[in-house]
Amino acid sequence: MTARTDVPVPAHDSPAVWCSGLRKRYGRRTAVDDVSFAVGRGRVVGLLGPNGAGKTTVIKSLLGLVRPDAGEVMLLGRPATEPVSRAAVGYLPELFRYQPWLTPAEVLRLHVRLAGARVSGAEQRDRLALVGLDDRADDRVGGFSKGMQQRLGLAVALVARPELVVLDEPTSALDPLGRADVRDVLLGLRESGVAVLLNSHLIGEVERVCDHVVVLDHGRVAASGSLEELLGRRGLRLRLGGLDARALARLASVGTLERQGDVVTVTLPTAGAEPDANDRRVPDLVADLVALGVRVHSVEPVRMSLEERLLDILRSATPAQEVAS
Ligand SMILES: Nc1ncnc2c1ncn2[C@@H]1O[C@H](COP(=O)(O)OP(=O)(O)OP(=O)(O)O)[C@@H](O)[C@H]1O
Repeated sequence: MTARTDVPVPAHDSPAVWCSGLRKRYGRRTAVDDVSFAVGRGRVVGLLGPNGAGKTTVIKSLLGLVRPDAGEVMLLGRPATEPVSRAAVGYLPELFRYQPWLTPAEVLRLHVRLAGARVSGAEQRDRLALVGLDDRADDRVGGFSKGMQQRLGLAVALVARPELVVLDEPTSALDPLGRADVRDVLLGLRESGVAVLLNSHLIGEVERVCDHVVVLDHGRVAASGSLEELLGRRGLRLRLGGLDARALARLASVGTLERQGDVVTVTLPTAGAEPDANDRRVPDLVADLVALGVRVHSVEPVRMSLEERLLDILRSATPAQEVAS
């Protein structure tokens, strides 16, 4: 998490999103409870969590579409309460509908005007091409499929050259090719320094593009951190020859063992928050095995998937835990 300081930070150096202590209740139901996180410039951050966890409410609170009961939000270095803070934010809502009588070209033109931005017609066409709609630029939106509407929504979010893009379920209606296109778009944004906050149930997609993940559960941050921090290196799979009791004991000294013939899987005791470079466990283990006369045919890391980790986090009964810095 990014700590707030009293030293003024130039707007372009400050995180794209910074929120602290966000809370929102609807009647007696607490939708968001003490949520804090940051999205750095040029970072892609995934917001994950089960249905009703509060993801959309957090996004709407960040963008001023929902008034939080408590908490502070800074967007691109300015308090989110100042409308100007949203001028450089592109947003794709979870549910949206464009005027069915407009064409995509007209929708983009309208949003460029609403954003008060100067974006040439050629650049607007480029945005349509980026989302694969250039050949439908002059058709009526009313005749578009769900996936085509979603592509248009993405083009709208990107058209005014945002510094921060907030995408709420951007690929729910897309085919696999469309999802791959969006992935490329997100990676391109990251490369050009644009920050992205992505809410998606497609965990594989989040795992491929996100640098950092925030997991919400019952309105609270259940875990957050980089993929390395959250997934770590869970274990090792080794193919070994000449195993004896001493070698097995050495293997067991680093974690719990599972053996199938000459393949041994070692589950390491922690999720491996430490970076690989500082972790001497594997080279030391291999050197010791060799010294014990074991023939080491292969050593490969076994990392849990984000999906497995998410299920672990959500099933564990422990209250909110923080993994992120
Ligand atoms: N306008 C509203 N009025 C009353 N309750 C609401 C409203 N919006 C959201 N909620 C409640 O707040 C909680 C969080 O909803 P939210 O839409 O933020 O969840 P989510 O994580 O985005 O869910 P999903 O993955 O299903 O989209 C839910 O219990 C929901 O019923």
